[in-house]
Amino acid sequence: MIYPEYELKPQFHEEFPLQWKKIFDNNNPLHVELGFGNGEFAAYYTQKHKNINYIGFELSITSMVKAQRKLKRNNVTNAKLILCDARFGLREFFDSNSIEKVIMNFPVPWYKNSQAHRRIIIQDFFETLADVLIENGEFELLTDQEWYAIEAFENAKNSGYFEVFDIEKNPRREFLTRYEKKWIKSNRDIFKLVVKKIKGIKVSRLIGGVNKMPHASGKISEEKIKLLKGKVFKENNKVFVIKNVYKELDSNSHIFKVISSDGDFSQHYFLVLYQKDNENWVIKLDSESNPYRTPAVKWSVKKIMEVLQ
Ligand SMILES: C[S@@+](CC[C@H](N)C(=O)[O-])C[C@H]1O[C@@H](n2cnc3c(N)ncnc32)[C@H](O)[C@@H]1O
Repeated sequence: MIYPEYELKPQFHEEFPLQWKKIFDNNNPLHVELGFGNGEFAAYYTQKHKNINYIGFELSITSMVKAQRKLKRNNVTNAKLILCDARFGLREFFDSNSIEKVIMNFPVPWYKNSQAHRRIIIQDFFETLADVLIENGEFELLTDQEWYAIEAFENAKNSGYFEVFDIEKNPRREFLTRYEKKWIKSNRDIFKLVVKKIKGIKVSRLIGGVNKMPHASGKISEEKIKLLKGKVFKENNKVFVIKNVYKELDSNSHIFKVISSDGDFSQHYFLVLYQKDNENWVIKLDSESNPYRTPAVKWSVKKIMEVLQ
C-alpha cells in the first residue's frame, strides 16, 4: 500500500519557493530531515512534536514507500515527504528565513576524495542553511564517522554564519534511527554536531517564481533532426546531452530523450518537436515529463530549436 497523501511532488507546483502555509494549512514552524531512510525517525519526531510541520527528503523510492506506511500507521498529520536530492530541495523549495530546524541522521559519508563533491556538508550547503534557517535556527547532524563530523564542524565554522557547538561523542538519545542502532550494535562511536545560525546570507536559486516552460518555435531543416543524437551542449554551469531521438510513427513529430545538469543537479526528460503548420515547428516538454524548469532545461528547448534552424 502507498499513502500518496504524504508525498509532495514539487514539480507539480506552480510557484517556487513552495507555499508551505498553504500546503499544511497552518503557520507552524518548519522542521526538515535530509535522507529520512525508512521513516522511523519521521514517525517518532512528528508524534513528539505535534506543533511543527515536518518535511523529509529522500532519494530512494523504496524508502519513500516504507516511510509513508510508517506515517500512516502512526496517523501522522504534520508531515510531507519529497523524493528529491536534499541539497537541491533545501535551496529551491524554501524561502529565506523560513526553517526552524534541519536534521540529518547518518548521511552517506562518501569517503573517497573523488566523491567529495557528493557529500552534503560541503561549503555550498552551509550557505544554503544560512539562507533558509531562521535566525537562531539549528542544524543537527548525527554520524558514525568522526572525520565527517569534523569536516562539517570546520565548514560551518569557516563560513562565519553559525555558532558551532563542540562535537558530542556518544550523546544520550531518546530515539535511535535504524542506522544508529546498526552502528551501535557494531560498537561504533556516534558523533553529534549542532550549529546555530547567527548571520544570514541570500543564495541564488535555479528555479523561482512561476514554474512556466517556454516553448520555442520556428522554421527548421528536418534533415538535421537525426544528427542531434548523442550531441552534448555546454554553456557555463549548464550541460545537456541528447541521448536519443525517436520519430513518432503516426505523426510528424519527434521525441528527444535529454539529460541536463545544472552543476551537480541532473534531470532526465523528454522533449517533443512537432510541425505546427506548413512552415513552423514547435519544441516543448513532452506531457509525460515534468522536470524542474532549471536554466539547463529551459536552455535545452531553446538551443535545440536554434541548432535545427
Ligand atoms: C545511511 S542512510 C540513513 C537513513 C536514516 N536517516 C537513518 O538514520 O536510519 C542515508 C539515507 O540518505 C539518503 N540520501 C543520500 N543522499 C541523499 C540526498 N542527496 N538527498 C536525499 N537523500 C539522500 C539515502 O537514500 C539513504 O536512505
